[in-house]
Order: sequence, then structure tokens, then C-alpha cells
Amino acid sequence: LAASLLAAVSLFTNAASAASNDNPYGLIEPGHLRVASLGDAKPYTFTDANGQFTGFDVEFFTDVAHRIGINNVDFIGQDFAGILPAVANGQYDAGVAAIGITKAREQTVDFSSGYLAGYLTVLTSKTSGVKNVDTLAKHRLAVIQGTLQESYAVDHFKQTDLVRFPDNNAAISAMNNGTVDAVFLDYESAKTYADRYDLIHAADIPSFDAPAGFAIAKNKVAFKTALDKAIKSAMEDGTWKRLYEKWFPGSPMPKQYLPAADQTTQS
Ligand SMILES: NC(=O)CC[C@H](NC[C@@]1(O)OC[C@@H](O)[C@@H](O)[C@@H]1O)C(=O)O
Repeated sequence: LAASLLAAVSLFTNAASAASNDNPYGLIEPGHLRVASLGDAKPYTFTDANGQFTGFDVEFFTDVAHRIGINNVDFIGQDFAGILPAVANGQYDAGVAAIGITKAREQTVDFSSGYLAGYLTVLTSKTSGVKNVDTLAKHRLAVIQGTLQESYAVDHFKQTDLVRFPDNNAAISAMNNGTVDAVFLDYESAKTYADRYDLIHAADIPSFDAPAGFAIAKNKVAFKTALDKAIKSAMEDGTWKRLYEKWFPGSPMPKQYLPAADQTTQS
């Protein structure tokens, strides 16, 4: 009964925000974007000292939103595991939080084209004994529920005790108080925490096959088309590159998102 009720509700909400002339993208509220995000995935998406959402993904999405004519963009923080189900059932217009595009996730939502390809990082202290993926065995590794890191660890770190957390902050504090030996999270967030708590990268695992995309409800064709076109123009005019250099200074820059002119010269 619950499942059929949920199905009915999601049908209703999606129908309620079906595309129409004054609402071409089928938003919950015409002219207003409600975006599910995270407060602790700095520098991708996080809340600053004033509680404002900021970071690479936030500024890039906001730029893209302006390009499709939406200037009223609100970000709401929640646990990563809840973002895709909430976007799928129409509680948000989009999910923006370094969310990797995968076939499994595309069962639940659609994604814009990719805009960021990087690494998954095993972050640890200098005293944990975890030096690389091989020494993870018999150690305790924190993963955030619903992330690629969780599924990667289940598939590849069979000798490791996985401990699940709702968000990065909880996982990092567990490592700092000795409850776990390492945390498996995104490269740029790992770098931020490493600088702050004198931690080290035990492993950086490429995740280029799952670049981050903006998650939206399925079958919102006009919305996806508009987002993809705006993403392309933000890359072509160098906006993407400017924001990447601002938020990820010194990090290796994936070439596929640079202006065509840079693709040839970029070493
Ligand atoms: N913000 C989070 O906690 C998301 C964790 C994780 N992000 C992976 C990813 O999308 O991060 C940005 C880029 O490095 C992508 O290549 C990578 O797959 C995921 O999608 O599950």
C-alpha cells in the first residue's frame, strides 16, 4: 500500500510540475529552482560562515541557471543518500553535489551532461597504518551512504570493515576520534580536510567514467536540453575554466571541459 501511495504522490507532484508555457522546464514553481545539495562537501558544495551555499558546483549550477533564464535559485542541504530519491519524487527540481553519473542512478533520475571528472580518495591519519589500498585490510573505513565510494568499497575492499555515515562531517569526526581508521570521499574534499587536520591521501582512485552531472527528475526533456546547452556555452566561453581555477587551484584539469581552442594547446 505504501509503495502505491508513494507512486501516486510522485505521479501527482510530477504531473503538478509538468511543463507548460509559463513553466517550460516543469519546475515545482515557475521561475524558481529548488536544489538539493550538501553543506559539508567543500569545495564542491558547502555552506560558508554566513550559512550561504557556495563552492564550484553551486557557482557553476547558478551560472547555468542564469543562462536558461532562472535567477531565483535556492540550495537546500541534506544527506547525500536522500538527494536522488527526493529529486525523483519531485521534492526538488535538481540535485547538485558532485553526483557521479552512473547507469544505476539513471534508473532513478536523469542527469545533465557531465561537468567534472576526478578522483575518489582514501583519506587517513599518519598513525592509522593505512598506507594504500592494500593496507586497508583489517582496518575500519568510513563511507558516506549512497555514494560511489560506498559501492566501490563494497566491491573492492572485501577485507575492510566498512562503517557507514550520513555525511562527510560525521565520517571525519569519527576518524579524528579514532572510531575509524580512514574515510573514503571525493578528492577535493579530502584535500580540504587533509590541510585542516594534517591528514594524508592513502589512495586517489580515478572516477572519470562517472563524471558529475546535475540530477533532475526523469523525462524532463526540455529542462535537460536547456541545461546541456547552457553547460556547453559555459564551457566554451571559459566560465567553467575560471570557476575550476578558483575552487580547485593546482588540481589536474580535465581537458574535455575546456574551450575548444584550449583543447589543442592545453598540455
Ligand atoms: N558529494 C558527494 O559526497 C558525492 C560523492 C561521489 N562523487 C563522485 C564524483 O562525482 O565526484 C566528482 C568527480 O570527481 C567525479 O568523477 C566523481 O565520480 C558520488 O557521486 O557518489
